[in-house]
Amino acid sequence: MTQPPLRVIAIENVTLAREGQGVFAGLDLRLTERRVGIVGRNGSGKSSLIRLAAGLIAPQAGRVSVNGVDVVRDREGALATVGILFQNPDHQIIFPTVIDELAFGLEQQGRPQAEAREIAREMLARFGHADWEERLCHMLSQGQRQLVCLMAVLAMGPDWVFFDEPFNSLDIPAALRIEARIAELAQNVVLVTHDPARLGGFDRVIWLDEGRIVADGAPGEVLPAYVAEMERLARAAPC
Ligand SMILES: Nc1ncnc2c1ncn2[C@@H]1O[C@H](COP(=O)(O)OP(=O)(O)OP(=O)(O)O)[C@@H](O)[C@H]1O
Repeated sequence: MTQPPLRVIAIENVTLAREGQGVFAGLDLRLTERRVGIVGRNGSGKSSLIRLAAGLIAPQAGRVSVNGVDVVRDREGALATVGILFQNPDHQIIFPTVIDELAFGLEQQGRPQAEAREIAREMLARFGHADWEERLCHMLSQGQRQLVCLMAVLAMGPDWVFFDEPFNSLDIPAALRIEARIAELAQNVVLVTHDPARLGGFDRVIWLDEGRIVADGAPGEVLPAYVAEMERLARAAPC
């Protein structure tokens, strides 16, 4: 019996600088868990880490691969392996209508337009939003636009989906809905968040600070230490 291919993000001895500022120096990380959370203060490198793993930024040194795909050099392979949702769906959505937005990534993958639109329609139906096809993205709520981005990413069939603070600017029902959508995904998930409560059921949590891994383990070990440190910092420097 053939084994399914192993899902693994391999970050090997990576050095990254952005605009001349060092972010990572010799970072090594191997992720195989279904649910991985990333926490850390502003500027600690959380977004940079998932952008690296999505192949959107290239390290100055070292190697990044996902399921064996060199995501920086093999962009076609990366699109079929990794999907990323940015903090703000408006930085992701390009097209006026929902159907065009969903079909775009599929066309980028080389599918003919008619086939791309058919898959996009199937994705909308799967999410119970067949009626969104001709809806204008800018007329949807923030939570609905985020769902459009998620459907667009899932349509491309990635094994991994990365979320960068997906709960920002969402009201409580919208945040709970997107959390439930994330929970039911068959894909492996890497979730960047400032809210430790979202990561309780995760398999692994990584705490970053200034580009270094401060703690890496089960949520029950990492999160209490992280929260305690954030509270200590708040007491040490009141505003
Ligand atoms: N587009 C960019 N161009 C240049 N430097 C950047 C860019 N984005 C982030 N950086 C720098 O990279 C470093 C890490 O930032 P990053 O956004 O990865 O951190 P973060 O932990 O996601 O922060 P936040 O919680 O504020 O989103 C910071 O020094 C930041 O100034």
